[in-house]
Amino acid sequence: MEKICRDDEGLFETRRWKGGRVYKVFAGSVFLGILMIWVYRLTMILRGSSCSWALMFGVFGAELWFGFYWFLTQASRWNPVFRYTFKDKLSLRYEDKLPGVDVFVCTADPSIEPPSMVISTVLSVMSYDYPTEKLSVYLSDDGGSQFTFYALLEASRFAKYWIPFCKKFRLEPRSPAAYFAQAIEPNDAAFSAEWIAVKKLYEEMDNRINAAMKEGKLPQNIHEQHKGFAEWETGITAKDHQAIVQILIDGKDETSVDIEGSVLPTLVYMAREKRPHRHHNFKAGAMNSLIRISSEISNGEIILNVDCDMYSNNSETIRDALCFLMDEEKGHEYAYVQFPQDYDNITKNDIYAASMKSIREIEFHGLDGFGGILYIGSGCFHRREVLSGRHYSKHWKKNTKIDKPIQRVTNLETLEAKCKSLTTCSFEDNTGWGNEIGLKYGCPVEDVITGLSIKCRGWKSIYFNPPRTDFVGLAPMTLSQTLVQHKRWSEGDFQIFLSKYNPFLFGHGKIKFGLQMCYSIYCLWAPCSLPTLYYSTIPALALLNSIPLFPDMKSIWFIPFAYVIVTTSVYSITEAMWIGQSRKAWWNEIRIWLYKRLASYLFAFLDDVLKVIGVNKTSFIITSKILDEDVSRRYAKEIIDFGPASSMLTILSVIGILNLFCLVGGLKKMLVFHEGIVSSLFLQFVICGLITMINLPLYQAMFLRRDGGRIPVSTTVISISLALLACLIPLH
Ligand SMILES: O=c1ccn([C@@H]2O[C@H](COP(=O)(O)OP(=O)(O)O[C@H]3O[C@H](CO)[C@@H](O)[C@H](O)[C@H]3O)[C@@H](O)[C@H]2O)c(=O)[nH]1
Ligand SMILES: [Mn+2]
Repeated sequence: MEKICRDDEGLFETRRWKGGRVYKVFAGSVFLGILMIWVYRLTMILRGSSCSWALMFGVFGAELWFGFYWFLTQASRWNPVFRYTFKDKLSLRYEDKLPGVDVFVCTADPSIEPPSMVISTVLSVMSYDYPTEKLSVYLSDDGGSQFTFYALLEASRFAKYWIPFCKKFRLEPRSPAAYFAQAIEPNDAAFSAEWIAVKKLYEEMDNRINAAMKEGKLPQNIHEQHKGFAEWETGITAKDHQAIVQILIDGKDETSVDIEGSVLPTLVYMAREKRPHRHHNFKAGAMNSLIRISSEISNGEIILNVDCDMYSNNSETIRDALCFLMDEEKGHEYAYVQFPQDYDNITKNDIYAASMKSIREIEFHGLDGFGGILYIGSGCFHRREVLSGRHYSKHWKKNTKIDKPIQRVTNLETLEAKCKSLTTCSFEDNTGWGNEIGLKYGCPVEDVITGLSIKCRGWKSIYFNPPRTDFVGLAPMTLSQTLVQHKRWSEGDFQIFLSKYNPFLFGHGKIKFGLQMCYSIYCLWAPCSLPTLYYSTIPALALLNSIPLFPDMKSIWFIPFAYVIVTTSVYSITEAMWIGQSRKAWWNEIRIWLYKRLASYLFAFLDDVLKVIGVNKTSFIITSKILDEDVSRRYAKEIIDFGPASSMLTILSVIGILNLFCLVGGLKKMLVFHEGIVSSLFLQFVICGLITMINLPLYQAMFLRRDGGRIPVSTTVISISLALLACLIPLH
């Protein structure tokens, strides 16, 4: 790899991928193939092809889109860069001038985001290898739950043992749940004694929290142990309650120390005010409240945001991030540093393609090469000032000093009262919050749109993907959760495309064209549903009716089709192997690729269109972080969980059955009636055959399986009826 940044003085180094040239030649040849396909379609239309106009225009439209979209995706593979940090230089130069870091953890529902998981994440970020007096951790609880508060109180006590223990023995990872799940008892006698003691403390705490959750009741006398519980005495609910801010550990207080006498990081619980008639703007609303209260309490210059399941897997991450943000020459250009997200719960062959490895290992490096990866919500270090709306200017660096402690009221009660007043429902009325200040409102992907608007204010961002993953969370574990999550993402991304933040229009002149293209890859996920829907129904139906839609195998025009299909498939599997995916995982990814386009993206597209006309509102369906035993067992065995019945599942089933019927019908014509149609319908056999192969688990779930993850009988009946109906439509 080629170095493109000075390395002797800087705190980081950038390298560009050199193999790029070979790739560019290959991409050029594919592009030629696509052009020839388009030419073929045009000549067919001009010559007045044999099949109906509607069919011809349909395939041509789909192919125009696929070609155009393929062209966009090239931007993400054109210019990948890779970053390397020098943390020792950072310590040497800045150890006593390190900035304050405020970590924001968001949770929203204790029934699907268990408090014991949430506090493990909290403890992992409290134990960063970073001066504790400069570290503050804030938990936003949109569930407004006393169980989450109780768990955090437990965590604040356990932290006194956990943090010094982690630091003394240099443990990784520092989420107690993740650590004890994988660690084996050490041999060393001194270590072992302490290890057993801390493990016992952890397990007892975990049991207390889980028992309270299970019984739906807090331990007796707990109310006497902290004044905070008084907030719940009036019988508040998750959707209707006053603002709650409780400082559980005040880092400025010299008496809040761990068992070794070192200062503890500040720890704050916040549940912003919620009222039924007031919109709360989901995670973006929570983040903005956190920005405000933290500015009163610790005012860290750097803000790290993680989801409640995304624990820190590397205690040095803050230092890595600072190598970029504090670099003397380049640092002032960067608004944020985004780390990749990894998942603890991916099965061997990644049955729901949740790891999204090609995005993480390839595309995001490509975006970085064009000056800015997306902000993807979790695992991102921001500058407070930028998040609060600052525009980029070359002179900015010189105007700010690195450490500027805030003057803070010392009386905690007064401070908490002040913070509460900042998190009421009405605080943001007639202000720029949610618009030019803080995270943006009104979009289900608040992260992506906020990152884009920061970029359009002149800032760059960094993608840092070191060998040891920094953040590890939980990926969806059923098909319906996967589809719902992708619906939320593709709906939000396409909404950005339709809004004034359209990367091409809003980004024009502000960000590089390559980056505009890269953003559009994600922003245009939703409309990809339409051509995919066309391609997975019409060629099959035409096959059944013996109508050829593609050139005959013997025709010269067959070559570009074959070339594009074969080479892009070979490339795709090669890339998958290169980034360490198994062949099965690659095949699973293809299935999910298809399912996302036919279900998530299609519904996202429809919802966005309805939103434009004004009949639909933004929603945010939270991904569950727990599974019932039955579902877990299937997940571990990599058996797809299809149920329950839903319109998304119905679409997938109809298309699956339709292709099966058409393939059987087509084969029957060929074999029984000896029609010489193979060569003129060859590509349709291929498409239909592939879709059928992809759907083998779907047929199994319809006709063979008896477990709870099968496809409901009602869905099967409806799909078969609809598929039969479709087969009856005359296409001639
Ligand atoms: O009203 C809400 C809804 C969600 N959340 C939190 O937002 C986070 C993300 O929710 P999750 O259901 O886990 O969604 P994911 O799809 O896994 O999240 C990704 O996509 C989201 C945008 O769609 C971003 O907000 C996330 O940061 C990003 O990790 C979780 O910590 C939730 O507790 C809130 O705080 N308030
Ligand atoms: Mn999540």
